[in-house]
Amino acid sequence: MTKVDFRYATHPIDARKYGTDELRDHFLLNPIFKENEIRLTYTMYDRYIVGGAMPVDKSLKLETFDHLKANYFLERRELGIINVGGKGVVTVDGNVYELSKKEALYVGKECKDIVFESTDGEQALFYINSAPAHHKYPTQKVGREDAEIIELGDQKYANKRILNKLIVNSIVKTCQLQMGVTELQEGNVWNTMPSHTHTRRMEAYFYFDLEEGQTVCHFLGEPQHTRHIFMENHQAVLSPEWSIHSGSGTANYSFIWGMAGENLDYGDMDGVAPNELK
Ligand SMILES: O=C[C@H](O)[C@@H](O)CC(=O)C(=O)O
Ligand SMILES: [Zn+2]
Repeated sequence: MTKVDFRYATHPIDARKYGTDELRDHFLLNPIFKENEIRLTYTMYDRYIVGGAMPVDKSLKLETFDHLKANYFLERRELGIINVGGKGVVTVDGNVYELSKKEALYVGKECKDIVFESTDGEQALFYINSAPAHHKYPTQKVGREDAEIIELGDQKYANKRILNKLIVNSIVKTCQLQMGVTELQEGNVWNTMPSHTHTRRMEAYFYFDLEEGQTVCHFLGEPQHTRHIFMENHQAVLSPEWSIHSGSGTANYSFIWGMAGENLDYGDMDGVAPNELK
């Protein structure tokens, strides 16, 4: 069963007027994981789709839906999957890909049959991002050992973290999609600080491995007009191309970043120094 939600894009001047409820209605996504369901949100930010598949006691097939007006999901799209749960497999046109926690799979345009399954009595949790694609690139798994790792931040600034680039153009050929996992080290809470924007690309964050009872305060908005949304574990939030996307937790945590837009240049960011934020 595939459930689909829809979000329009917001103008930055409009967002300045949003209160708590409007901020959450427009940018915070509905629960990503529901037992035996595929849940997706079709957004008007670069027509990016964000969602999750949680196969419990049956396999789940990725189906096309109204907004796509396509014969099958990947007719004009590409797909990125990162498992944030126990062991699972994704079968793409009969080819089986085993994904352990924090492993990724890129699925290229025109693949027709995509099926998610949990294995070994474990509960897989497949986080999904998808963007329009105009070229067919090969499907490819990116295991933990294939990741491109960058150590960022400093304990002194409580932002020491390990960034794992998974679906990026130095590892996998994609049309638009870029995805990876950033892990905050214990005692460190700030992600993406200093902040940045990238008008060339939208972005979505998905928070996980956050201790029960804790929260991440996610910051968004134009750098000089910021707002915040308190996030729970396993929630995702949209970042328009004009918005910063940073967070500070009451504990450490991990998150998946995913983006699409004008270019595939991960380093193309317009930095904002901490003391320039308002
Ligand atoms: O455009 C890139 C993204 O915002 C993230 O990769 C940033 C991030 O994971 C971090 O600094 O911790
Ligand atoms: Zn970014």
